[in-house]
Amino acid sequence: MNYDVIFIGSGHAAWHGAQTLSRAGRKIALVEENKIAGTCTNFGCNAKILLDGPAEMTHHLHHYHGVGINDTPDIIWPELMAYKHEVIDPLSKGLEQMLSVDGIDIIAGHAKFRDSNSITVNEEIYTAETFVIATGQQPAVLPISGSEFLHNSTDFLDLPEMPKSIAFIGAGYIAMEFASIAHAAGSDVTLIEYGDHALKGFDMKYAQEVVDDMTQKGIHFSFNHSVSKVTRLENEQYQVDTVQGDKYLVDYVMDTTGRVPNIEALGLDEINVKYDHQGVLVNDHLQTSITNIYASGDVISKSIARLTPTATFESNYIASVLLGSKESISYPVVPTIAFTLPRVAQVGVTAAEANTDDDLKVHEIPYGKLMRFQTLNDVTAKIKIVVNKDKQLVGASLIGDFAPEVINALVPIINHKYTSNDIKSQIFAFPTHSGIVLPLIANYLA
Ligand SMILES: Cc1cc2nc3c(=O)[nH]c(=O)nc-3n(C[C@H](O)[C@H](O)[C@H](O)COP(=O)(O)OP(=O)(O)OC[C@H]3O[C@@H](n4cnc5c(N)ncnc54)[C@H](O)[C@@H]3O)c2cc1C
Ligand SMILES: NC(=O)c1ccc[n+]([C@@H]2O[C@H](COP(=O)([O-])OP(=O)(O)OC[C@H]3O[C@@H](n4cnc5c(N)ncnc54)[C@H](O)[C@@H]3O)[C@@H](O)[C@H]2O)c1
Repeated sequence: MNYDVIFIGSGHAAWHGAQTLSRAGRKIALVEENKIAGTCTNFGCNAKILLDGPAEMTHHLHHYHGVGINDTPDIIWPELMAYKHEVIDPLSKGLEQMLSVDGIDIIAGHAKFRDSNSITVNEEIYTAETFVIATGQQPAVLPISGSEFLHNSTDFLDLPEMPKSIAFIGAGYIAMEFASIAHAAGSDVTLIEYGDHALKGFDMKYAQEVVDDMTQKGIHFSFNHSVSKVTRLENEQYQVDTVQGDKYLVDYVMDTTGRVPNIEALGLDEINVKYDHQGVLVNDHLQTSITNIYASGDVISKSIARLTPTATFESNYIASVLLGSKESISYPVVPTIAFTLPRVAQVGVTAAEANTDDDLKVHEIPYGKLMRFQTLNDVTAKIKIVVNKDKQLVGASLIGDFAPEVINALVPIINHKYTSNDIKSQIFAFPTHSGIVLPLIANYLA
């Protein structure tokens, strides 16, 4: 065998576990057909949050319009994009160097299974005792006339100029986050969603408040509409038609209708690795139908959120199994955030789920309004908590500019079943959002 373990892919689902295994003396390789470090680093979270920075700042400034600040500065997109390249572009090389210091081999190219112990990459054969499929997802493409004119998240994160007008098809994570950025950077933005609300999976009332806030800023929404075709006009604009008969004229069209697993052209059928349309099927040890082949990260068919921290968790879990652990995978609660303006966040049981269970109670704390002097005038800031019959925190939904920081403070309270006294016996920094919220939550716990 060439290797003990070969990871196919080099994103978070691969490199964390690869590093642990290599440091434990195993002979490891990663195969990557695109940029080392995968989606989050190169074409996802990192680039997105960098480009969001000035948009977030202008959103904060809005809270002070008429109370000390009158104007909002313009975002100079080409300058911001140059800064993005300066910060994000070297990250891939940096990880490559870190992995090579750890003794991990990087094989550039597309991997395809030959049999359960070997793959081909650029016609070379590599063998290993164990494989980890960590190939992630790619943007879905709407099968409509004019699909060749549609752009995806990777294109947006590389835009040299901000288009004057953009239509986003969908109103999920990517559409809502990118629409917030594009609008702040001066684009006239429309979202066309075939469902009746945005941000599925988040608290519906809070998602609606984000839509209301975005609408008030001048972003247009069209719910219950599905796009039927996109046509390029002579003036180089695009016409977006919906089945319902509406027409939109824009300079740029984004397909933000979801992502699909990278399972094609991997040779899975030939070696009998089972999968469905959501990804590779695994057992509670993340083993596929072929026992020496594991799967990790976004490519798994799973109900748990497809996020960077879950990919990292799965990668670390597989490393622990390959180093001898017999434990099944057991996920802690997974917090998730939509980096819209304002932000929304969710962890554990939702208020909607709680409303159908007599043993669960929902309490809402509008802390932004109550503590306006401490919350940087963010009056949207609110939290709904879900408490079980033993008065333990089991879930929370948040809206507000600092929701991403507050939600992380709730994770150990849920996972470790903190009591009221566990919280009240601690001293938190003041004035801060989490410093306000945690003692208020303690009032509802046992
Ligand atoms: C625009 C955007 C914003 C996001 N924002 C967030 C966020 O804020 N927070 C968050 O937690 N998550 C976010 N995500 C999700 C996050 O990026 C993913 O959950 C995470 O990257 C999954 O990691 P992974 O290693 O499973 O897959 P990936 O990072 O996609 O890595 C898979 C790698 O496998 C390679 N590959 C595929 N097939 C082959 C093959 N046959 N041979 C060789 N190589 C192959 C691919 O080129 C890719 O580099 C975002 C995603 C997008 C698209
Ligand atoms: N902040 C984060 O953590 C973050 C950010 C971006 C992406 N992600 C990850 O990437 C994944 C993909 O994000 P996404 O926004 O592409 O998908 P999504 O599933 O969140 O949203 C897709 C939206 O498009 C709509 N849609 C689908 N087909 C349509 C059609 N034909 N016409 C109109 N609307 C249509 C859906 O109803 C849905 O609202 C997420 O599920 C998440 O795992 C995470």
